[in-house]
Amino acid sequence: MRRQIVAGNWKMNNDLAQTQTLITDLKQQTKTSKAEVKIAPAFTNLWSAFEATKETDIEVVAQTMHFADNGAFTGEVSASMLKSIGVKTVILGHSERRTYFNESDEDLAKKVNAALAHDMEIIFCIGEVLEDRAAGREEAVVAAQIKNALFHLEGEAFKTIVLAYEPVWAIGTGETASPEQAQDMHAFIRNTLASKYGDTVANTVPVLYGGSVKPSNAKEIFSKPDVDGGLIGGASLKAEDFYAIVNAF
Ligand SMILES: O=C[C@H](O)COP(=O)(O)O
Repeated sequence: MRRQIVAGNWKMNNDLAQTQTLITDLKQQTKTSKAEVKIAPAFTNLWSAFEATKETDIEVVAQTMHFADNGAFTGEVSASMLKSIGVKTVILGHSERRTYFNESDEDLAKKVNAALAHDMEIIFCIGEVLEDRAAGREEAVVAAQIKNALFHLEGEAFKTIVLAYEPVWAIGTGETASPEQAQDMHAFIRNTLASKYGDTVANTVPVLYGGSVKPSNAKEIFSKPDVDGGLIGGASLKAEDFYAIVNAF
């Protein structure tokens, strides 16, 4: 059985006090599923979040990082800096990073390499915009994102890579891909991996769904055979809602 993962991407929300309050609330929730739980606070709150979750099964992850180890990259944070405070997982390729910060497939391939060089796990995001889906090219777009940023890797690398399919038109919009649309794309993602790395890799890599997942729709989405969990934005900012999703398996 594949790993089940529910990761909360807090994006640019929660200052230090709010981070501490939310973690206190999260610690009061009860987990009834086997899903791994991860939260991604802002950089400024990673250390505090890491300390506050030490005795729990909540893993603190980063929302992005730079591909260089150090140097003249004002405003950036490197894999070694994240590792130095205990962060072992990073989200890469989120559509907001691609759109607002111009992260290209080429940049992402370098970030993937840097994360792997530091033995970090990666939650790698892919997904099409509305125009792509309207034009029927969503599979081509997603396949290209995977190939351009990941297909230079050896199959072994996929032991520490999780994919997150996030149709951009469903992020923060309240609109969700139907469970069938999610399943179809997740199956396509596995086929894409299988074409290069074979069935073992394709069937082992967890593929999460992201895009307006809520307590009310999580169960149906997670019931699909190729959906291994979720990358949750808005609903991860309330402890009860987040754990309702965690427990939707
Ligand atoms: O990283 C999370 C996704 O962008 C989903 O965000 P959302 O749940 O607010 O739609």
